[in-house]
Amino acid sequence: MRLLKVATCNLNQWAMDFDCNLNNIKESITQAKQAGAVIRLGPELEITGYGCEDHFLELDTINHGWECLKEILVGDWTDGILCSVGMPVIKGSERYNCQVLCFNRKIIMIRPKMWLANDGNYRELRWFTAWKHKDQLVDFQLPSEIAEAVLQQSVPFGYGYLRFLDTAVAAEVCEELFTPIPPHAELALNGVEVFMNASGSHHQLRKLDVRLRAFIGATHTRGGVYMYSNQQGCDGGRLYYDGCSCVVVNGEVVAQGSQFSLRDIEVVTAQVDLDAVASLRGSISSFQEQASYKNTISSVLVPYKLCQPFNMQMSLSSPLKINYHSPEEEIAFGPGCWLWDYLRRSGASGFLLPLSGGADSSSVAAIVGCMCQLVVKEIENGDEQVKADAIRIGNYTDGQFPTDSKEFAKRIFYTVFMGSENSIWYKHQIFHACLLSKRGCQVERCGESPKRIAGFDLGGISDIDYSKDTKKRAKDLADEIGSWHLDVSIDGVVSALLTLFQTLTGKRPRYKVDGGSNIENLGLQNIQARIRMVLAFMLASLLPWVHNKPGFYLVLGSSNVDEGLRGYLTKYDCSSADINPIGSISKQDLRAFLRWAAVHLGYSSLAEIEAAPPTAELEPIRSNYSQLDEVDMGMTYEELSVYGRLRKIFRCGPVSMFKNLCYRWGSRLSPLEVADKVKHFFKYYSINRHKMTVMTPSYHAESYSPEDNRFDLRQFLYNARWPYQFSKIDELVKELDGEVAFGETSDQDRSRANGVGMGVVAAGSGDPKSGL
Ligand SMILES: Nc1ncnc2c1ncn2[C@@H]1O[C@H](COP(=O)(O)OP(=O)(O)OC[C@H]2O[C@@H]([n+]3cccc(C(=O)O)c3)[C@H](O)[C@@H]2O)[C@@H](O)[C@H]1O
Ligand SMILES: Nc1ncnc2c1ncn2[C@@H]1O[C@H](COP(=O)(O)OP(=O)(O)OP(=O)(O)O)[C@@H](O)[C@H]1O
Ligand SMILES: NC(=O)CC[C@H](N)C(=O)O
Repeated sequence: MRLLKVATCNLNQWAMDFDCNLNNIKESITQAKQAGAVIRLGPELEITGYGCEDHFLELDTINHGWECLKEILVGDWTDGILCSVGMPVIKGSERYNCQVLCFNRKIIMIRPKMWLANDGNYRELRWFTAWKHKDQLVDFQLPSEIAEAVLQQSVPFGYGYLRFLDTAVAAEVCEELFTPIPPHAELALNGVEVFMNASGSHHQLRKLDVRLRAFIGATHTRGGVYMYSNQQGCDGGRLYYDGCSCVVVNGEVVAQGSQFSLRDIEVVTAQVDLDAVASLRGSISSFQEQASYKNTISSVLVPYKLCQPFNMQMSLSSPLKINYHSPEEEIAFGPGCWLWDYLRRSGASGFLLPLSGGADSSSVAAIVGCMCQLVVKEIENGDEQVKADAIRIGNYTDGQFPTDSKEFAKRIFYTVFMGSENSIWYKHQIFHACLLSKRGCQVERCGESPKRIAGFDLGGISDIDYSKDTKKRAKDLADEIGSWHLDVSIDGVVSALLTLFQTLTGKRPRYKVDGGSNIENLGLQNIQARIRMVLAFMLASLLPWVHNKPGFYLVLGSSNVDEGLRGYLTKYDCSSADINPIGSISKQDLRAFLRWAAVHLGYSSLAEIEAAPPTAELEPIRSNYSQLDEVDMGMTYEELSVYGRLRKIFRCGPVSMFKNLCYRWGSRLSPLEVADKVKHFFKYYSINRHKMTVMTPSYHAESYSPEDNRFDLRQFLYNARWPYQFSKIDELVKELDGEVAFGETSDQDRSRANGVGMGVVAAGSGDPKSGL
């Protein structure tokens, strides 16, 4: 037996905070050594933080990286333990993203990344060059200060592996694993038994599975120990790096770290038998055959042993059942942890949320509640850093600290309901007022809640559904979470603005239901929406002063990904905030989250909130009219998710989206109806794209996010008539209708004809509501 103890880690690094990062690295090495590990792997670019972006272009960043590495090398950190440390390195005139492999106070090899991550949120080619000389290791002259400190002039640099006396170890850097021909394949044929993958990989809903399948696939058929290390937390941007450092042996996970956590350092260790790797490889004939004529990869001899022989002091890590979070848990914990990092690092004293009692802002409130629960739990677990941060943010004195999430929320979380005459609660009040005054009652603005008039004989109005009261829902939820809740009417401000406008122009706009034009109708809605934004920022900066608290509060936004995609929001309205934890989460996922959170976070009022139809409450409600999102948008949230996925994930323009949807929805809709839907979507998407340029920075969670700054880069001035594309669709509709005219008449037949006309009938393509 060759017993090996390895350690990998989740580190909560912060881009450009070298002190924070170095401390985390040192502490992780200490913990790895204490656990008896002889290999310690850290995340990609851990010294600088992965998300430095254009700071990588600054020489200071590179120099500080070397300074920190020097501090590690001159101490006893690397004594008896192989440490893989991630940092940027300049060689000649190129900058490389490197794993620096250190052992016994020396750098034994520098491994530059060969395949850079350059899609989606990643732009590594902007800052780094990919290493291309796969056939040789070259000599790298160390910067003179390092050379003097470690008494070493140069080090092998390039693609290769470390040959210890009893095993071979190699680095594979993040994206390299996901390439069509990953390095670990030929490294395995060269006898490498331990792979160290240093990663900077962000959370995306339902993505963990892809990652784990890659580790398992890498070692299942070719054997090996796969170590994975990742950053964890918000390192200064929209991404949440979701840890999940782990160790996989011959296709089985034997150690798995957390995916979401408030801890800064989590070391994950495993004890493995390398003979199990050799034995598996020896039993696969095809492996042996391919290994017998492999391309030889360069290596560096390290004249030390890492393994221990068979002994009963060391046990072996056994295969684990992989722990996957449900998407609902991912929504609670990912954004919850991201908010905590943002809060503690921004210097703010808490959050303020405009809480409408609708699904979106209630989701955000629940996520903040979840964050408070996590903080209390982590303090109970003995995390001193979380405790210190919570004491500072919550302004605790005299040795007090949070022990109850509701009490903590009261200190750090303001929620504000900002009702207008169009809020449903207001309608109820007026309704009551009318009925009561009809009965000769003196009514002065009817009171805050329906209970205040409960003493009257309400007769025919007892069937009013008070559960629709958004104001009450907001209050109930705030009580459950524990936030400091305020309730304010914005009508006075709206009316003041309208009076100002009337004085200026002599005209007063009216709602459509009152005979006004579309322009008047929109103008009136947008005044309310924007006043809420101004009020939110005012309260966030001044409420702490009112309550004798230090600092400022961050305003939370709560628009979801679908609204952004369709542009169903007012530019610079209450969706304009400091940060938004749900900006790239779909309405469908949020609704599922609300149902989950009602039970698992203990906020039962969310169940009722989830069940209510989404409404903007910006237009007056009349007996024959009530503003509903899906009616207003001309599409359902489910349809929006389908359009969003086709546009972004499947890269469909209008024409190919039309063709795809003909397959999907052909059994229910005619080609003309599909065409109308596609055109309607593209029209509004393009008219409103400019709004994405100013969307509040939000947590990245969804692969179909239209986020304009980093993820979904597009123009924002379109010809919203799409004349060329739409006429192509019209031609296709004509062709398809021609085929139907060939004798097919019933709806069912027509849809069959559509399928045949398009060449294939996709399985399960029926309902526009079925989603992708
Ligand atoms: N191509 C372009 N490039 C740059 N800017 C452009 C532009 N086209 C218009 N604009 C600007 O954008 C303005 C139009 O956008 P905007 O002011 O947002 O107004 P708009 O999109 O016309 O109206 C907002 C819509 O959002 C709905 N809504 C739904 C739910 C909630 C909320 C809410 O706020 O709570 C709102 C509301 O019912 C209404 O249908 C124009 O007046 C112009 O200033
Ligand atoms: N009455 C209100 N009180 C407080 N905030 C409000 C109110 N109405 C709207 N807002 C804020 O403005 C944001 C955008 O309003 P909108 O009507 O579009 O809500 P939404 O996106 O449907 O979200 P929700 O489901 O939270 O109502 C809301 O998420 C909320 O933060
Ligand atoms: N840093 C990287 O190389 C990222 C690679 C990969 N796309 C991921 O998300 O895991």
